[in-house]
Amino acid sequence: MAGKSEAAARAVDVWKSYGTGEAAVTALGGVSVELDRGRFTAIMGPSGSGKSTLMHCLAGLDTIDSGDVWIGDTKVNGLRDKGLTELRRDRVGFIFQQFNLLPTLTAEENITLPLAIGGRKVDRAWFDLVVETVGLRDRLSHRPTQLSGGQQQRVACARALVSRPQVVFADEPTGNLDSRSGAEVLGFLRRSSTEFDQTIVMVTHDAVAASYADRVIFLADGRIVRELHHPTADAVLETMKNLDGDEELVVA
Ligand SMILES: Nc1ncnc2c1ncn2[C@@H]1O[C@H](COP(=O)(O)OP(=O)(O)OP(=O)(O)O)[C@@H](O)[C@H]1O
Repeated sequence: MAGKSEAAARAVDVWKSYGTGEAAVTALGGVSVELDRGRFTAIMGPSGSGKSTLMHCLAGLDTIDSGDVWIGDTKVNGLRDKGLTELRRDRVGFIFQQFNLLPTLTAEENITLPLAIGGRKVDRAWFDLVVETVGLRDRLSHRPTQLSGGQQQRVACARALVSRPQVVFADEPTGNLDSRSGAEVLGFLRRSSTEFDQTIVMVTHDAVAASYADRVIFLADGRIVRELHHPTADAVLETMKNLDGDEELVVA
């Protein structure tokens, strides 16, 4: 499928440091990567290797020191505040480890919130398909406290997808879930890539979670050092063992 090879997001020789002088830390040391449209990519690597920094820079949540970051044909590092706000609101979706739902809103209101903020209409057919896919049809009027962790994360997945963003960024989406709920969320992310052509980028420490992805990128010391395509959990574990660092892997 031709469209599958186009980049939904791209980093070109991205450098990013925190702090100055002796205390400076190079979080990203010349990272270049293309994230293909419609693909599910996992980012792995030891603690402190730059995974979250890379995701935040790609999503326009953090600035870069040099290089370029693109979402589709928009150069993210060329945007001013207003453009960045619109990009984050309309063109990327986020799924966080802590769900980040608004407690006073129902599941349905949480899901449609990004559209409401952007003044966009809800595409009912798409909303229904997303809700059906995540299995939340009978939970739409519940508030987050009335939902299990797995259900809350499924609300967050639906919220990320409802605006049909160019990229969904997921930061440890299963980090707070038991393995069964985690598998449901991962299965849903997998389906949204395969069936809806949704581009997904997920940071994870979990080799099993990474094995749901089409591709796994491994970072060490702020650089991409390996990658795997169509990975098995065992292959991911084996690769992690041979990277620098002393990360402890979680196998769900
Ligand atoms: N706001 C910040 N201020 C200073 N240093 C930072 C900041 N954010 C990240 N760093 C440093 O940048 C490096 C990369 O951090 P990053 O959070 O991207 O790694 P990570 O691979 O996501 O780690 P983890 O798996 O532990 O979440 C680390 O050395 C970290 O200490």
